[in-house]
Amino acid sequence: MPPASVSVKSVKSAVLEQLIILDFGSQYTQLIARRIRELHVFCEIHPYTHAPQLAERLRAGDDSLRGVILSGSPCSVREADAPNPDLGGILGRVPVLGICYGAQLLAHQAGGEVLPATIREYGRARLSSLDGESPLLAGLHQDTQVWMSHGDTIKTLPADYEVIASTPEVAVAAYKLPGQPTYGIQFHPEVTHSTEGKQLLENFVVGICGCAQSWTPDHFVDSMVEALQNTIGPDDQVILGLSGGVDSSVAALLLHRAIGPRLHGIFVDNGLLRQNEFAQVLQAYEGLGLNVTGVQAAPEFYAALAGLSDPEAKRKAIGRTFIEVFDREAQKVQGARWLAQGTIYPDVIESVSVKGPAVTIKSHHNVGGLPEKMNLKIVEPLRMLFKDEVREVGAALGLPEVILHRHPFPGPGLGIRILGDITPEKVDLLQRADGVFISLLKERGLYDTTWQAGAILLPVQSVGVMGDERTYERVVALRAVTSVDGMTADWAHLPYDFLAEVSNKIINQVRGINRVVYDISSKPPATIEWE
Ligand SMILES: Nc1ncnc2c1ncn2[C@@H]1O[C@H](COP(=O)(O)OP(=O)(O)OP(=O)(O)O)[C@@H](O)[C@H]1O
Ligand SMILES: O=c1[nH]c(=O)c2[nH+]cn([C@@H]3O[C@H](COP(=O)(O)O)[C@@H](O)[C@H]3O)c2[nH]1
Ligand SMILES: NC(=O)CC[C@H](N)C(=O)O
Ligand SMILES: [Mg+2]
Repeated sequence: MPPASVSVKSVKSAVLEQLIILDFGSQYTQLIARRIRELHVFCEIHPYTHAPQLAERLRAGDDSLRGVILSGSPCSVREADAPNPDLGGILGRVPVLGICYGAQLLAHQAGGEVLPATIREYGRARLSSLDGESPLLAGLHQDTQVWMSHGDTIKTLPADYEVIASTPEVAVAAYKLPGQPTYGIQFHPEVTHSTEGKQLLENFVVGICGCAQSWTPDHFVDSMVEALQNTIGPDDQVILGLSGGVDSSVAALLLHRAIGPRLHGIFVDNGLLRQNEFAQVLQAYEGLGLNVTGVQAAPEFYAALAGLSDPEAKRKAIGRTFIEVFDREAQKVQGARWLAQGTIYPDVIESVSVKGPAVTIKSHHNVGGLPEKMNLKIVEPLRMLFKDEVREVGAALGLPEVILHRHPFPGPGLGIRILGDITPEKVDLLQRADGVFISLLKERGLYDTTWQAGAILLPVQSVGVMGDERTYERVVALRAVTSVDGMTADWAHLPYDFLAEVSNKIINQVRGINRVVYDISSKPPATIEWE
């Protein structure tokens, strides 16, 4: 049985209005979604192959769908196998905005000419001949700066299409279709370098699509609680993988509000947690009224990991073992039908590829690691949210600060911070080094200004000298980053004195480590975790 996801289907019925972005694989697609949610309008990203489903919804009179955005793409409309969905059932029925590839596609499908540009345009440009009367461009200034990223250009528009803005390099920088609220723009309003891009998106979403901007964290809570109540049967019991992290804790409070004591939280000690984490997390949940069971399962995880050193193989082994533990615990609960998880949007984006678009970066254990055959159906109420949005929802639900501002910690835990194979001895070594780093961050007031931090055990040994004796021991890398949503991140510029203190303390206190290095890579091109 394929895992069913509650989030997408039922939110639709509970949310009054929404926008849909049809994704053609642009690196900026998620940014468009964020910008629209910042306008307090609910929005989802769907692969472009969903165009027929949208047409069907519109045909059936679904008036919650207020507008469609066509994203950019690494493809060229001139390639034979470029994405080319039939948009006939969408155009004219609901406002449409094509961005870059989306704009080129609309022109190309209607007989316009898209050619390789003589000058490829990447970076800043200025809009001239801007039609101030156009509702899409209302409030934008002549010469406003926009961000371009294209190699093709729209040479000729279909007859009747009207140019509403140009740049010195590109005659067709923005255009409108005759007699319907469909627009194409060559530039990217979603990036902050398009200085009035947010205004343009607001013009589209509010002015043209007529969205009411009612989507707030409180609104999300209400509609999701209702959706959960409608989806989960009145006698169904739900098992929730609870980790002490923000995502699963917010999911727990949402589900608890929806179904009360029929929610059973399971916190698994997979032997890959941080120092003292098992006890601390169980304690943090006390007083929240949740029903939480701690399960000790370290030996099972170590057995599943034995001999594995490839990062993806380790993730999958951990994901599978989690499910085995959840399945077993579920059998102790009569009527258990559902497995809830705190999966959030970046977990999904990085793990699945929507055919052509975004490539798989790493299969987060809770997405790509799920086995094909499972006894429980999956419910993931946060599957469409970014981390900072999850925190906002958590605050609206009254989640205590200690959990709300906890650094993210990956489900596979230290299993993906020990490069290579996993043994209990290595886990113990890393727990102690990580413990020193995290407690000093807290003591020196640097924990809250850092988005995520941890230590990584490297599979190398290096020579040192301690008390006149030669040592040949392990190396630990410290990783600390600043970020908004984990999608991009910069290495945290921690003070040198602080780094010196951490290094000293780790080398002096953790026998087996004689060298500490600091990771100064940003994401991209690196990722936050090393595996
Ligand atoms: N030790 C664990 N026991 C039970 N479930 C877990 C455990 N670790 C992770 N999970 C499940 O996997 C999901 C994904 O883990 P992930 O680390 O991305 O989220 P989180 O732990 O809830 O939040 P954060 O990203 O802030 O750490 C969790 O939401 C939870 O459902
Ligand atoms: O639950 C998880 N299962 C995983 O397999 C996984 N891999 C990375 N992460 C977390 O995701 C965020 C982004 O990490 P990366 O830059 O390494 O992809 C960071 O917060 C990482 O800690 C994971 N979380
Ligand atoms: N950013 C985009 O959508 C680019 C579209 C197309 N690949 C081009 O180069 O023109
Ligand atoms: Mg976590």
